[in-house]
Amino acid sequence: MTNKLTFTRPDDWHLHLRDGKAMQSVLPDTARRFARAMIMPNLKLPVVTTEQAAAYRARILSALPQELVGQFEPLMTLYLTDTTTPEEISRAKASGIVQAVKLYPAGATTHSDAGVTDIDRCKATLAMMEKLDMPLLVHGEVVDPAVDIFDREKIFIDRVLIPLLQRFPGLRVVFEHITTREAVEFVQSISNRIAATITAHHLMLNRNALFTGGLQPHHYCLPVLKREIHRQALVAAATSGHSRFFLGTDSAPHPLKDKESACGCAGIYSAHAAIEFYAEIFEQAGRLDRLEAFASFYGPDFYGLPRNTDQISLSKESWQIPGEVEFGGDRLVPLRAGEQVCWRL
Ligand SMILES: NC(=O)N[C@@H](CC(=O)O)C(=O)O
Ligand SMILES: [Zn+2]
Ligand SMILES: [Zn+2]
Repeated sequence: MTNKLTFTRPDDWHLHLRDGKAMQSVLPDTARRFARAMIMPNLKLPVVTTEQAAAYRARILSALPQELVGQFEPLMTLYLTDTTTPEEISRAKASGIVQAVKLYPAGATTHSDAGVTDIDRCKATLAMMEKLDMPLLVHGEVVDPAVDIFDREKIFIDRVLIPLLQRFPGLRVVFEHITTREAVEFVQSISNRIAATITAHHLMLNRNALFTGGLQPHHYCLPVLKREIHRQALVAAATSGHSRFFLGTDSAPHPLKDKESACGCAGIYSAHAAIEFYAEIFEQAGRLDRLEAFASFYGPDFYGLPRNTDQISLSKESWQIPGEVEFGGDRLVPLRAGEQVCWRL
């Protein structure tokens, strides 16, 4: 049995840090574990320009606690809207700090109101991204209210993703937080230009977790948890050694009061034990030997960034996750609150 794991420091390729005091509360959890994170742009006022991305990046860096200064690099993204211009993409590319552009279909998820209403409106901008090799990150769900919520990812592949890839054959795409067998198979079926991130919660939980013992708002996220067959397909993909599946937590903190509400919002906080959760998943699959590549190699390889050179260590030692943590003056309930996790940083 393995009691200690030492491997190349990982990166988180999908992260929500929020802003202000809330960001200050959650940032150390990520920065202690990961060298870099792809920072999602869905702030209340979305990050739509390079200038805003640069300012947000500076706020993140100045929120780092003293002992983590110089240890963590935020990788910035722009929020694609119907009116994002090709010139903005050129500026983003030239800045060197913006790594990707994020597509939120309008209304698909938390803070997506400013998202794209019709992808056809973004043609010129997507063409510029293709030309400059600026990757497109997608929240891959259709918003058509006639489509069952459990099918929104699968339908997105046919209605949006396939036509998009055909129209822009050079555009590189990351299918974010995939949740279905269909998404796994789709990524496997396409060449090197498409990759996918997989969250810890979609690897650990199926949709029963939304209802065990009563309604569980802290297990509600988008895309919503799916059936067990899909969870198994995700575990198989993550632990397969396939280089186009890599780690992205989609850690998405919300105040307790917004989750435990008559209209609870979507998002699961997992940054407090992110790499520990992934270690558990890979261990249970008998594939701890493949954790490092999934967590630390395949992401930078896809983005054309250098792999990290320092290491982290986890030991086989159970610890209890707190029931709640401080969050910008509010409280937040982390994933697996009050229960044990068997690896410790
Ligand atoms: N995943 C979620 O359920 N929520 C995310 C948005 C997103 O990643 O879709 C959030 O920002 O809260
Ligand atoms: Zn999303
Ligand atoms: Zn997200």
